[in-house]
Amino acid sequence: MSTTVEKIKAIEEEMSKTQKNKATSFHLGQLKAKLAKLRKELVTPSGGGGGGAGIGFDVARTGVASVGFIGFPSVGKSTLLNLLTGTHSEAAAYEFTTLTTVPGCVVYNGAKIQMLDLPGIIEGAKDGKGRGRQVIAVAKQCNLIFIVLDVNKPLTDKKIIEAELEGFGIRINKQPPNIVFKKKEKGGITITSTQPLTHIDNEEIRAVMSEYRIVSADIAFRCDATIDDLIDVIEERSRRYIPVVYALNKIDAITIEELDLLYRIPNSVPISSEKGWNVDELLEMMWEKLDLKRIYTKPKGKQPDYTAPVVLRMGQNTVEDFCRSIHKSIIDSFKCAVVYGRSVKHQGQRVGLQHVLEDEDVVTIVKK
Ligand SMILES: Nc1nc2c(ncn2[C@@H]2O[C@H](COP(=O)(O)OP(=O)(O)OP(=O)(O)O)[C@@H](O)[C@H]2O)c(=O)[nH]1
Ligand SMILES: [K+]
Ligand SMILES: [Mg+2]
Repeated sequence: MSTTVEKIKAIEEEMSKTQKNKATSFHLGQLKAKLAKLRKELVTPSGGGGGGAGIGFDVARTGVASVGFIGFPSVGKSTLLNLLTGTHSEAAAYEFTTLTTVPGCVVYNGAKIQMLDLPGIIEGAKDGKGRGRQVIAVAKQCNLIFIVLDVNKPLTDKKIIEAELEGFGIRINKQPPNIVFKKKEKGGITITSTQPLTHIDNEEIRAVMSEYRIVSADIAFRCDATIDDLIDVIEERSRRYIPVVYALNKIDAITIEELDLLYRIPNSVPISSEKGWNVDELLEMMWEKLDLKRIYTKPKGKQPDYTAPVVLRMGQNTVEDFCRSIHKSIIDSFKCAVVYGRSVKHQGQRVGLQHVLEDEDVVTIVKK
């Protein structure tokens, strides 16, 4: 019997040999769905272990957000952790110096952010090479990933790392596809779309549905989706949408002309971990991608305290979240909140618990 990895290889080969046209689209759709299922099996084996973080990989999470470092061996991940956090993670000129997760912490804009230095990964990591799966599993739980690249190495390394993360269900710098998918008891498959679908046809959709043994469902496309987008929505629970910043390291070893070219890569920051060059820009981009909100509390009749913001996590940005992060008992005596800043039309506006706050808002809680 062939292994999951062998089965994946066989399907990938078959797909590369199959031209996409009307006659083959059902078959191709089926292959894509099969591939997605095999990949899931690979990263979450039924026997336990393998997919999850193993001993030495899982660390206690602290801070309001976490950033995982992913890259090939010796690109300078540990040197970067040491520079940013002042932690000591062994850095050396030989590959696989780091063998476990090494946590560090930076305080930026008043927010405590955990940084996780990870072992280097190699091509094929997602298919079980080295300890790549454990490493990527840690990154999958992070709020942001730094893909660290050595600028002296071929830029194709970027694509390889991206493919490793993608194969593990991580979607980079991407929003979930705008497709509403609802399984039903009966009634067959209903497909609607708000715009023409230029990448998929009904045959492919039918193939994917039959592969997942879904007989009845409503599928509403609100974007020009691909078949992979549809599979991502069906496999929703095993997908994570994570922002990525490319840390292009070791720029001390290249020319100004080469550096100019690097600046054209989206979501990237050229740095030198060894010389400490351009770290500010890296942290700025980190902050932007983490989308954290600093909220200043203003006790009634006093000036706001600008030294100690309450930092709200990504997606937790209502007045209620703010109250809970101070103390859960506040909710019981909450009457309203008076807000100054970008989230309100009128400064000093009174709002309720469901009001969504913006970065740097000033809030006074009024009690009953
Ligand atoms: N020139 C230059 N060398 C660097 C830079 N950053 C790291 N290095 C060197 O690159 C080598 C590897 O650095 P590490 O920090 O151990 O790399 P790593 O990615 O953590 O490596 P593994 O843990 O083995 O995966 C060391 O010899 C570092 O001194 C840099 O910005 N410029
Ligand atoms: K190393
Ligand atoms: Mg290291």
